[in-house]
Amino acid sequence: MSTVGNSTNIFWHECPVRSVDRQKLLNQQGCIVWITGLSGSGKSTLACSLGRQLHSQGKLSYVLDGDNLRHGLNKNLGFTPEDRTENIRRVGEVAKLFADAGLICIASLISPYRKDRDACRALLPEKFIEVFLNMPLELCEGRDPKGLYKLARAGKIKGFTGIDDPYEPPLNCEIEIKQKDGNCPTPNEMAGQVVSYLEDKGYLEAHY
Ligand SMILES: Nc1ncnc2c1ncn2[C@@H]1O[C@H](COP(=O)(O)OS(=O)(=O)O)[C@@H](OP(=O)(O)O)[C@H]1O
Ligand SMILES: Nc1ncnc2c1ncn2[C@@H]1O[C@H](COP(=O)(O)OP(=O)(O)O)[C@@H](O)[C@H]1O
Repeated sequence: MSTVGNSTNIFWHECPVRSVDRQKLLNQQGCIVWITGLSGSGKSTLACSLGRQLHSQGKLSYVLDGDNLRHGLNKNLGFTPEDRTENIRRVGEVAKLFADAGLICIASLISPYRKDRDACRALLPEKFIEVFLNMPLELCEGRDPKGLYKLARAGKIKGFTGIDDPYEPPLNCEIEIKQKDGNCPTPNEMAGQVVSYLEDKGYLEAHY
């Protein structure tokens, strides 16, 4: 019996089917692929392309996209630092559950603050793969598919990441994706970089 946060007198209940059993069933290792980067850097594009490549290899993944989750689970949150922290905390916990279910969980959120990403890593340190989409602000702003940078520059959106709210780049990420000779890799190339990492580290097979 224990107290966790505001919950008192609670018990942990073990289930007979364990994570390792599910991983054998799926022939893969559950893990979290955490994609971080500026708005417009290509997080959702990479997440979808990665999901597609894994699917075509018979691997089960699920995408947790920041924008999408703000339509449901996180719809009571805004973009204050406190709300962003709570947003990332919740998604980290959900991602941990998906990984425990045996899935390759692909989380794509700006997740601008290092301490929040590190807190998610601490939830599953051996199975957390941080992918930094390191695209320059000028590229992201030039893309501006939703017109949000334009609104932020005009002062119509306050606290926009990269404009008047900070983005703290990772210091020790597992994968960094950046431009080569001034060109951004294609979505397939970006996803391929992540798939190669997952293959090399043995995530795409069961461990007996
Ligand atoms: N103030 C501000 N700053 C940054 N982004 C903003 C803001 N307001 C709205 N949006 C839109 O919200 C999307 C980011 O949501 P996230 O949940 O990924 O953000 S965060 O991780 O909590 O910082 C982000 O989506 P992406 O462009 O896909 O990153 C924006 O469309
Ligand atoms: N590798 C890429 N090469 C060219 N265009 C891209 C690439 N990745 C994303 N884009 C384009 O950039 C824009 C922003 O991508 P998106 O995935 O929505 O970014 P984010 O989720 O980080 O906001 C979209 O119009 C998308 O088609």
